[in-house]
Amino acid sequence: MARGAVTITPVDGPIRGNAAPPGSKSITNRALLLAALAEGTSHITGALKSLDTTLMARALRQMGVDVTEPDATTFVVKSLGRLTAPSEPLMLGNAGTAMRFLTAAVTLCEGKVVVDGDAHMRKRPIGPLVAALRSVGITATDTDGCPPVTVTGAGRFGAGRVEIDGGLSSQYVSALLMAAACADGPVEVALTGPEIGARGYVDLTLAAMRRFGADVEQTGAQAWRVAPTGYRAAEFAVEPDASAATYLWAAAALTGGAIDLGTPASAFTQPDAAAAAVIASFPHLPAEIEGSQMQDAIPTIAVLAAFNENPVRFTGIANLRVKECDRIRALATELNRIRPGLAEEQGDDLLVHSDPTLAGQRLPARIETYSDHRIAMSFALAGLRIEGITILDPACTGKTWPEYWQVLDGLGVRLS
Ligand SMILES: O=C(O)C1=C[C@@H](OP(=O)(O)O)[C@@H](O)[C@H](O)C1
Ligand SMILES: C=C(OP(=O)(O)O)C(=O)O
Repeated sequence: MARGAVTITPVDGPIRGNAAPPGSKSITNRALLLAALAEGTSHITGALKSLDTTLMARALRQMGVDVTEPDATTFVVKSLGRLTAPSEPLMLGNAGTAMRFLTAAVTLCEGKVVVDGDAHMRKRPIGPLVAALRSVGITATDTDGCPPVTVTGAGRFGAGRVEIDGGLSSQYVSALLMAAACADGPVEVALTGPEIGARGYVDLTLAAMRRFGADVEQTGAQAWRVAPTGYRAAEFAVEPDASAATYLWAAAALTGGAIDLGTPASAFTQPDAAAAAVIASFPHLPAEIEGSQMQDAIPTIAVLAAFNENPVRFTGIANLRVKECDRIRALATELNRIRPGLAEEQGDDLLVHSDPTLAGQRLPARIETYSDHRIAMSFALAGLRIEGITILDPACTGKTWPEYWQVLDGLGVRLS
């Protein structure tokens, strides 16, 4: 979308209709990488085509993998089952999955690989993953704990035990697990440090690995053993994106409407599907929402909370400070831009002082997105009930949902 800003006209009744979220970003980027590590031709259908998956596909092409796109939701990946060191750095924008997954996977190249991202990505921590790679004998350096990362691959992932602190990001754990199946012996991936947030993403990784032929078993509450099977090409169907679904669930809840997504909440395997039940309790959201297992849904629920009957405290969300932007700060700042005093940061908690009378008011606010797709998509929801909400930089939704504004338009939401 070329427009520099979009203003949402509040709806005058419940939103009803059909609207499907795009394919899952998390699953598409796992499938792309696993298909690239498999010898043969894989078909990935129902896939997300967005900036994050385009960056992953481009990086794989740079490493000699043939990735084609016969239609708007399919990737065909033809690979010899190995990656060759690219001549140029892999530039991964602000795609956390691509950045973390590839940092571990490029150890399978022979030679030096630079893995880098944009200015936002260069502030997102990757030190624990790089330290884990070093602990198994891989030459790898980061830049003050962040990208760019330089990895000198030896053409294989070392066998043995690798420990990882996934406290800052579960993506480190997923990255190691996926690369580990290409080692020359069994690898044990063991968690150290605190319990990881968003553990459901590790389950998503294990499921995708198994679909591409991996043999991985959980050996304890905090450890997995990955057999050195490599991967087999597969026919892989991606399910719709649960984080994207939260905007549709919330749009329906906030307007008293009903949107048929074509997929029931119970059919999603992604962690953010847990948000469906929380959103369904609106306008009686719980007084405390522990967000560690549905982190990407928190911006959606926080905006919804502004219209709730009672205040909501969000806990367990410290990791939101190291996402595309500091989402705790961004949510508090932008909610307060709509009406001062609406939200506050308390340590790493976010407290939203709800006010059901916000609906129907005119409260002009130009919402800063911090280049974060979820800030843009979630604050658009406020515009369904409040007059005067303008989202700056609406194109940033292209990271995971380029068609977001068209989908709202298709549901009868007026945008100008
Ligand atoms: O593994 C994944 O696909 C993801 C894991 C989560 O990140 P962290 O593991 O960094 O919390 C989530 O926020 C991100 O959007 C996708
Ligand atoms: C945190 C997110 O993305 P990533 O970590 O994959 O950049 C997200 O999509 O909300």
